[in-house]
Amino acid sequence: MALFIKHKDRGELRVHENLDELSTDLVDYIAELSEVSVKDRGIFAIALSGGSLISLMRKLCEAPYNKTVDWAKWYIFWADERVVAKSHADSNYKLAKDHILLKVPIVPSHVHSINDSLSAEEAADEYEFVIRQLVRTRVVGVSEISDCPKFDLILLGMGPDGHVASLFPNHPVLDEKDEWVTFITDSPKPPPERITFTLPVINSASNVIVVATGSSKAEAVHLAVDDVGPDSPLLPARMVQPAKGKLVWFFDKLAASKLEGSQFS
Ligand SMILES: O=C(O)[C@H](O)[C@@H](O)[C@H](O)[C@H](O)COP(=O)(O)O
Repeated sequence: MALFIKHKDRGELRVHENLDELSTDLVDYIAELSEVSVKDRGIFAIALSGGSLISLMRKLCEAPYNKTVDWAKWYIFWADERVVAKSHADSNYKLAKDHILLKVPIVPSHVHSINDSLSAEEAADEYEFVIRQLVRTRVVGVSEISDCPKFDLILLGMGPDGHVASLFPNHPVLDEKDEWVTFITDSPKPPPERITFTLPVINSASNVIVVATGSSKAEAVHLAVDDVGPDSPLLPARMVQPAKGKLVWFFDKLAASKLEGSQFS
C-alpha cells in the first residue's frame, strides 16, 4: 500500500509499492491538478521532462482520463529538451508525442516545443521568447514573487546523480538567476546539447512533481530529501524548492529505500 508523508520542509512524499501503483497515483494527481487549474484559470500549462516519467504517464491516454480530462485547455511545454531533430529518438518532444500527445485530443497549436533547427543557445533564447509572449497573454501565469512564469505544473524526473531537467550537479547553470531558459553543451548524460528551465522558473511553479524510481536513485533521493547537513553534496534535486507552490515526490519502494527511517527498505 502507498505511504503518503508530509515532510516538514521537502513537500509531500508518496512512496509506492511498485511502478503500476505509482503510475496510477501519478496520473490521478495530474488529472486533479488539471481540473483545479482549468477551474481557476481556464488553462492548464504543464511542462514535461524526458526519461521514464513519460511512460509512467501513459495511463492518461486510457479511460477515464482520455474522456474526463479537459485536453483542449492543456498547453504543453518542456522543462528540458535535447537539442536534436524532433524526429530523433533522443528528442523529449518525440517521446511525449509518441506516447501521449498523439493519443489524446490536445490542440496542436498548444504544444510548444523548441525550434530544432537552431543551435542550443539560439533555441534556448527563442524558447524563452515564446514563453514571454504566453506570459503576456496569461496562457502561462506570472509569479507574484519573482518576474518568472508560473507554470501550473512542472514535471521532473531525477537521475541517479540527482539531476533534474538538464540541471546537473556542480554545473554553473545552477546559479543562473536571470534567464528563464538556458542551454548547456556539456551534459554528462548524452546527448550533450540541451536547453533547460532554470531553477528560478522551476521554483516559481504552482506545482512541481519529481518522480524517481529504482534502486539507482536511492542515494540521490536520500540526499535530496533528508536532513543531510551542509557537508553533503548539494544535489540539483534538493534545490527544487517551490517558493509558494506545492512539491510532491513520487517514489517506488526501491528509490525510497535509503530515506531516513528506512521504513521503506
Ligand atoms: O532529458 C532528460 O534526460 C530528462 O529530462 C532527464 O532529466 C530525466 O528526467 C532523468 O534523467 C530521469 O530519467 P529516468 O527517469 O529515465 O531515469
